[in-house]
Amino acid sequence: MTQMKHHVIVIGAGSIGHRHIRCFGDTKRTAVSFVEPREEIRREIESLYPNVRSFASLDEISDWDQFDAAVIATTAPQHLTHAQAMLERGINVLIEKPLAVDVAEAEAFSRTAEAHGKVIAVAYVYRANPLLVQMRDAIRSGEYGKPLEFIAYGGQHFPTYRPAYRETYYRSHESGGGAIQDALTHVFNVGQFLVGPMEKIVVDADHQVLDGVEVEDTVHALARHRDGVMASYVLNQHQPANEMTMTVVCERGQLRMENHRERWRVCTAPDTDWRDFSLPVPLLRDELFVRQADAFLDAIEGKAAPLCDLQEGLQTLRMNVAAISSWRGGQWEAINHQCEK
Ligand SMILES: NC(=O)C1=CN([C@@H]2O[C@H](COP(=O)(O)OP(=O)(O)OC[C@H]3O[C@@H](n4cnc5c(N)ncnc54)[C@H](OP(=O)(O)O)[C@@H]3O)[C@@H](O)[C@H]2O)C=CC1
Ligand SMILES: O=C1CO[C@H](CO)[C@@H](O)[C@@H]1O
Repeated sequence: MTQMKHHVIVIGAGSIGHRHIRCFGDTKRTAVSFVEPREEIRREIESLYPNVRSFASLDEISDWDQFDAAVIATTAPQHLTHAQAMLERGINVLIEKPLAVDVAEAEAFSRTAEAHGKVIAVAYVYRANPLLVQMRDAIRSGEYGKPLEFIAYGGQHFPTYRPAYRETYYRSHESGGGAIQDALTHVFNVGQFLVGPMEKIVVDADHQVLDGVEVEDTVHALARHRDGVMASYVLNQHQPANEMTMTVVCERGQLRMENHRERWRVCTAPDTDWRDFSLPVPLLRDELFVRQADAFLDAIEGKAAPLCDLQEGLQTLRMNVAAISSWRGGQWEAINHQCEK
């Protein structure tokens, strides 16, 4: 194996951990090792990627100095414990979404974590999409005036993409599951990215279709973001079409990201055509995750800020928790936004 500049340890090689192992490897910038308790999974992954080494537990690792990066890909209630353990060993961390399930616990973590002086990023992977970044730059240029509304609508047939969902963390809120914490959280994070932090939210949600679980699979939310931006979020996990459309209506134009069509578009006058922006070559299946990995390594090298830093990830967690609480209580929930981004 050629000597690499970085060595990343992926903690948890389940569905997303496996993907991180492959995608960090694809950057060609880092050696990759992983920790996974299940022996059959360790064997399978090692046979697929011969340069990758596995451990059955953190305790099996004696030489921590070899690692400069860790991906925390265990389930949400374990994220902070594993991230803390890595920071104490001087290792930069990319933590899977959602940051955690409990705001107080995440706030306590945030009070001490940054003092380690390491990169702490949260893996909200939509931010690795160059089209979304282009659309945000267009909004920020001021050409279209102030944002007034954010409207997100989407869904997918979750059982098709995660047939084992009943046996995973998805089945309960406590383990990080349900549509709000698992899927809508990505869209909350994009709303925050495009129009700033959310200030209050009211939610209707229900379990409508998904067999074998009781958590919500359908969510409708109204919200207000900073500067009075009005927002609505609609998502389900049972419709046939896999799509996500996110529109920002500004004073002098309407900008729309269409994830499923790999384009964003803008319309500036009634009865005129949309102007479309897409990439010269469509994104490959793993490309967002490879870009996310590259961005994390860039942040470690001091070349760029993390795509989503700890404070932004914490802010999105506050939205998740406020959304669940609003749905349970049937009232608007205010969101304390200490993060200006
Ligand atoms: N960004 C994205 O697109 C996606 C993000 N995610 C997020 O990633 C996280 C993980 O999800 P997912 O991969 O689906 O979950 P899985 O349950 O598939 O994987 C979690 C893995 O962590 C392992 N694990 C548990 N405890 C430890 C430990 N102490 N040390 C090392 N490994 C451990 C589990 O092993 P065991 O089963 O033996 O407990 C399991 O293999 C969640 O927060 C989820 O929200 C998930 C999917 C997609
Ligand atoms: O983050 C993720 C990507 O979206 C999926 C839902 O559509 C989630 O299950 C997964 O955790």
